[in-house]
Formats: sequence, C-alpha cells, structure tokens
Amino acid sequence: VATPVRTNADAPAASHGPYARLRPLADLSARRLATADLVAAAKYGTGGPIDDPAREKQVLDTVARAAREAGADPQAMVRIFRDQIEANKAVQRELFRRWDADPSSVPRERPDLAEVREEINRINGELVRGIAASAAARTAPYCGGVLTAATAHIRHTERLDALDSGALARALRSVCAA
Ligand SMILES: O=C(O)C(=O)C[C@]1(C(=O)O)C=C[C@@H](O)C=C1
Repeated sequence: VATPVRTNADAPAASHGPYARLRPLADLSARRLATADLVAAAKYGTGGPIDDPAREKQVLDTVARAAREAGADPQAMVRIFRDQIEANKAVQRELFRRWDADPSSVPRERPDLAEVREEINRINGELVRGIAASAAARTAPYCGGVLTAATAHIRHTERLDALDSGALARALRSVCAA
C-alpha cells in the first residue's frame, strides 16, 4: 500500500510554526529595505536630509499605537522599527556615498518621496501585524536560528548584495527578544 505523500498542506502546524511566523518578518524587512533605494533617489540632489526625525517620530508613534491596539508590546515594536529605520538609513548613506563618488551612477528618475512613504506605510502595517502575531516565536530560544535561516534564504533567492544583506541583518537585530 502506497503511503500518501505528505505535503505542507497536510500539516496544520506548519502554517503556525516558528519558521512560518518569522519568515514574513524577514520578507517584509527586505521589502522595506528595498524602498531605501527609492527614498535615496528621491532625496539625492534636493538637499533633503537622509535623517528626518519628524517622519521617524510619526512612524514610531504609529506603530506603537498599532501595537497597543493589537495587544502587542509597544516597546518591542518600537525597538524593532528603530532598527528598520537605522538599516534604511545605512543603505541610503552608502548610496549617497556611491553617487557622490560616481555621478554617472546617479538614478535618472527622481521618485516622489510621498509615494514611496505610502508604500513604506503599507509595509509598516503588515510588519506590525506580523510582529504582533509572532510573540511566542520571537521570545523562543530557537528564534535566532530560525531567523538566520529565513534571512539566508532571502539573501539567496533575492540575490542580495553585501550592502543589502548587511542592512537586512541590521533591520532584524531586535526581532528575537532576549
Ligand atoms: O521617509 C524617509 O524620509 C526615510 O528616509 C525613511 C525612514 C524610514 O526608514 O522610515 C528612514 C529615515 C528617515 O529619518 C525617516 C524615515
């Protein structure tokens, strides 16, 4: 008698397991990080600073409020988003440096910063939900290992370069609670 093939669909636990809980946080962080190229291109040559403390406060206030509404820890939420912002700025700074050094590499199109921020807002909302839904996985001892595996997978499938790989690790630094 043939043994039926087991697929993930047969295993209800799979959709709630640690990898399934943590992988979206890495995916969303990579998506958020990809906006850094657009933000940098929107600002470069305009005199607009990479650091925008008012916008950062708005982002952090919004995610703290959303955390409270979702019954999640607002402090942990803010900590994770501070890292997301730091990672974004690290990419922007490096791109500015490269564009200063080689003006022929400056993007020809200047994206609309307000539109890029709308995209960032959407990702922030998804990230808040993912973070709120992953409290158990984030506080478990296996969190770091699982997150590293998820990150390695993304690095490979998305062919992230050294800049983006390093920034992704930076973005995820506080995801696993001590
Ligand atoms: O919105 C911007 O201006 C960004 O550069 C993005 C971002 C963020 O990661 O959310 C990063 C740095 C700024 O200080 C504010 C916000």
